[in-house]
Amino acid sequence: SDTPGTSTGHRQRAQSSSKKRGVALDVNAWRGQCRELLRRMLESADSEPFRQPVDLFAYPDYRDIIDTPMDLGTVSETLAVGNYENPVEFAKDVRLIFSNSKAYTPNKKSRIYSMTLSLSAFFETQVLPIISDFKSALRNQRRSRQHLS
Ligand SMILES: Cc1ccc(C(=O)N2CCN(C(=O)NCC(F)(F)F)CC2)o1
Repeated sequence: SDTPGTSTGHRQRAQSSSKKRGVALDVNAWRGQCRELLRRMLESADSEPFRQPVDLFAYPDYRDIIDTPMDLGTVSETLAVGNYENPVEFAKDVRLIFSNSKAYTPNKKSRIYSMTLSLSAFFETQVLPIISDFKSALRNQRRSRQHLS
């Protein structure tokens, strides 16, 4: 219970602080976090078939089935040159790698497809907090800018 006589109701929120509920709300933090997530995926053996574009000479029917090829090398490059605006766009391309693999695999027991499953399970656990922290940083930024207008 509050110490009697202390006024807690009107505590001013520091205008410039982007610290809220103990989390630094930095709208740009997602980029470094996604680069680190990619690095961890690339060091996993499960990413080996997905580090560079599909070899169309080894899989001549690949483009009959897959409209938009994607791979982790391409995602890394897109991130590095600043062509993702937010982590949702980044996640969309990474998820395309996994959905392509699922669409192309001749059966769900193929070795390469099983690597997709474990890699995507890891990815989804790691990308979720990156996206939610970004969205709360954006809400906070809009909230603090709103009072300026
Ligand atoms: C048999 C099967 C089922 C599912 C997949 C699949 O997801 N692919 C096709 C092969 N592939 C590469 O050719 N990757 C390029 C390199 F250099 F790693 F080989 C990865 C994507 O393939």
